[in-house]
Amino acid sequence: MSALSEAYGDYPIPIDIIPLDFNSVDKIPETHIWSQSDRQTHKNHHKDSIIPVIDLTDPNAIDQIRQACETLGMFQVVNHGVPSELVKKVESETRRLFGLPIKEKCKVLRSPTGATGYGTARISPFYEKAMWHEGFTIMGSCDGDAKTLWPHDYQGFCDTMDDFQNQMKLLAHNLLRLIFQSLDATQEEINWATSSNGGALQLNSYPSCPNPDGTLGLAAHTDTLLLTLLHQGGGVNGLEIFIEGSGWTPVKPVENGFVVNLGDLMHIFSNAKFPVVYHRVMVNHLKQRISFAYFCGPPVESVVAPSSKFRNPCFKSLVVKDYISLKAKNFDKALSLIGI
Ligand SMILES: O=C(O)CCC(=O)C(=O)O
Ligand SMILES: [Fe+2]
Repeated sequence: MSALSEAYGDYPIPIDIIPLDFNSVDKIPETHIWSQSDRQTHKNHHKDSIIPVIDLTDPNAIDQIRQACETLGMFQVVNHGVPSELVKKVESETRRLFGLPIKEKCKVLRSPTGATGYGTARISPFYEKAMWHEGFTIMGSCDGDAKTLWPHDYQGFCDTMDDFQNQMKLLAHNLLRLIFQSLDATQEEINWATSSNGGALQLNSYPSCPNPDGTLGLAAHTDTLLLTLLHQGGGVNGLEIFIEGSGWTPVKPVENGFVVNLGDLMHIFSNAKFPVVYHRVMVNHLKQRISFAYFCGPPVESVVAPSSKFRNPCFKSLVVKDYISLKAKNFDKALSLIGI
């Protein structure tokens, strides 16, 4: 078991982990109906997404990254070096997984004290209503679950997810180096951010929905670790970011692109110079939406604190796994609990 999965597994989720059998319903059940105020939409309807798209082969990429981190905490990257064939394979293996009957998927249900496997979103206990979503979490090897699902045909799934996690780790570490350089971080701090053995890969499915205006795919949340790399499969819209002054704003899928969004630990390390990034997912009437997110952080036993260059830190320092536990118990109040 990876250190990260132990850190997550320490905090059981006190809710039903089994997602709805979305194939069996032709209207949204009461449990999944969200009020209009929960679903408030953006004030300015931007035709084009205002989230910058940064070409990582551009010599000015670091300045564009600094600017995006300071303003939105989110950007998209292209020319990132991750082979597009691999991304396509991850997408088709993800569709194969979520296309299984619910009875099969429940054979690899995440346990109440576990962090990996099939189930509802970890943020579910903090909301009264359920989300139009099913997920599958992988941390390192997924051989056990894949063998349970496909006893004679698991290798393709495992190899694809292993390759992809390796590629995501490389890209995440490259981006962390650039972001930390843009903050004038020390070499020791860069080593800290890029020294963990592995992150978590979250496969998400948002089935097509008979009335997408009545429900939510994933409710508003921030990601916990340093940064998240996200691929929106099949060009299907859905991700939105909350921007002060503009409200909820769509993040349009970019071909062969990854969304990069900063997590709580980056907000802490940057001493709040980089914003907290609230995002959520809307669902689609006709199309199932697939996404996959790779969450990357420092070693869970290490200490996170504002960078040493800040004379007046606005957060207390703490062990990363203690922040994970604080977030698991207090959700969006976690950051204020460590504020100075
Ligand atoms: O599906 C998406 O676009 C976002 C997923 C997400 O925010 C997450 O898994 O934390
Ligand atoms: Fe997220």
